[in-house]
Amino acid sequence: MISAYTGTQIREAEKPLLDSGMGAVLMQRAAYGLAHAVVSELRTRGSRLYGCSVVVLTGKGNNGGDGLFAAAHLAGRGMRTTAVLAADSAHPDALAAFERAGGRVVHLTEANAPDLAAQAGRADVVIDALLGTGAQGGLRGSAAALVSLLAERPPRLAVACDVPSGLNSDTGETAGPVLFADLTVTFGGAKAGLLADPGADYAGTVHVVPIGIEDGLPWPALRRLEPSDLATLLPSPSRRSHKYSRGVLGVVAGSTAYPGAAVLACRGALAAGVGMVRYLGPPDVADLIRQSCPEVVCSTGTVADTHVQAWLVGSGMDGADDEQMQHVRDAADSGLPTVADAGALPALPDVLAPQVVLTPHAGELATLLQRLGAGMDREAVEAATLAAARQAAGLTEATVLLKGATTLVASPYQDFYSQSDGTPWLATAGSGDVLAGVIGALLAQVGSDVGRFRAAGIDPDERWAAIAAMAASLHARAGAAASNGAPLTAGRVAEAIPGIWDKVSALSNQRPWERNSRSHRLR
Ligand SMILES: NC(=O)C1=CN([C@@H]2O[C@H](COP(=O)(O)OP(=O)(O)OC[C@H]3O[C@@H](n4cnc5c(N)ncnc54)[C@H](O)[C@@H]3O)[C@@H](O)[C@H]2O)[C@@H](O)CC1
Ligand SMILES: [K+]
Repeated sequence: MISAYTGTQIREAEKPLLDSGMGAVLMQRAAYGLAHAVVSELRTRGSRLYGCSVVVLTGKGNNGGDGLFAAAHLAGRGMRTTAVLAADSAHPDALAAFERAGGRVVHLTEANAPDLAAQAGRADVVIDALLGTGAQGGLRGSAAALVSLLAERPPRLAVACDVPSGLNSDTGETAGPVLFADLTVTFGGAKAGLLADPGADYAGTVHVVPIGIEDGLPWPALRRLEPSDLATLLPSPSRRSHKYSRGVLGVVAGSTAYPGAAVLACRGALAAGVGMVRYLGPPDVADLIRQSCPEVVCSTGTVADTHVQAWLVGSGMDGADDEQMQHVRDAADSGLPTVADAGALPALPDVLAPQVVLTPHAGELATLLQRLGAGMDREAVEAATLAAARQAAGLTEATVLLKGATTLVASPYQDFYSQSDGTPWLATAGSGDVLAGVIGALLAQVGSDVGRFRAAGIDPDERWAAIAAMAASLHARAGAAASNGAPLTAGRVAEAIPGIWDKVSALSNQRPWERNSRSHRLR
């Protein structure tokens, strides 16, 4: 499990060490880690180190200090280093070390910003050390002008020191221009804002450098499941299991206009290990399901007389069928775990329960928030995904899974997961229906297995969010495997799920050090 923290949490964990006079040591560890990460990245790219040009953009705080010390290390390896000082002062010891190492110093002004941006754009590496966790708002003045110009002609390799400057390390929101980083080297623990869009877009690959504060870190602000967590949490049947004990999922989905969504949701559920799928819906959709997934049992009963462990409602529904919409409301009201997708979202009561998992994309979440009186349009949701998911979970008291390049899950208890295991090729019609099926299948299989979550360090009340995150990760990994860099259809995502399941389950037979959770690289 990857844990991420707010800037404030990291600073509080650092405080006892700073109070005991360890500040300079922490900074050295951070700077060494940053320099080492730059060298590794250049080596990975096959670039030469000696003579390589490095521009470090520095602010007046400790973030600038980290950048200058790191650049001093790089100068010591024969790189041509230039520091662009964006403030009227710089960390004095770090600046002195940088100059001793042979670095060149230039002061940024409004007048020379275009020249310096052009120079930085030609450099082999730009290190962004303008602002870190002490930032109040975004870049301003000539620093903002420099970064805006640089964004037009980006350097070959942009490395953010701790966080991309101008990005809120707690939320991932931006204020003003931010330089897109290829690599963010962050200290002491991942920052939550690096794992939530739009911050995740700016951060690129996130590399965590331990600096010795880790034992003092509190409960994380946000978590990310890794394959080793899936290995622990995914169910496997015992010899005595039968189809009913393995979990039965009821599906209320599809419509005459969108029958395929019901098929894809059923395929996702069947691929994700459920014991049985029961379908309730219009006869023409049921006919298509019978043809494409003969494993599904189709019926015409009511929610109350359909015996299931969980419900999936809403995929491919347009609200036109009153009987179907009644099934949706009955399922959400049943007290059983329920994944509510697409057409179900507008039909549900405002206040739900944690075992109801809502699966909006940004537009649907904006509509939901507007209905609940929280004025956020789609653009506002995309600019503040963590805040939007938090607010929706708080208002609805449901678990909210916000779909996107980074999928966020917020529980009504304010626990958060971020999964980013997929490929942009997953943005294809029907992909969300398959995801709903996977969530439904996992709700049916492990929703009542409190012990499984407790053993993995997950509070049983929070298991709905963990299940949604498991499903998001499985679905995304299946998509990435099926795509392998090429176009993808939703049906192939479902087909790839058993292969991913098998792959991650194999990790539970490995010893801890063989699992991939050892890596400090987040992607
Ligand atoms: N505290 C520690 O022990 C450690 C901190 N480290 C580094 O220190 C950083 C935090 O350092 P600081 O607290 O000095 O904070 P920053 O380096 O983020 O900078 C804060 C300074 O910038 C000014 N400032 C804030 N917002 C501004 C804005 N929008 N425009 C222009 N100036 C602005 C502030 O007045 C303050 O002087 C971390 O991100 C990390 O890089 C690391 O060295 C590891 C150890
Ligand atoms: K920075």
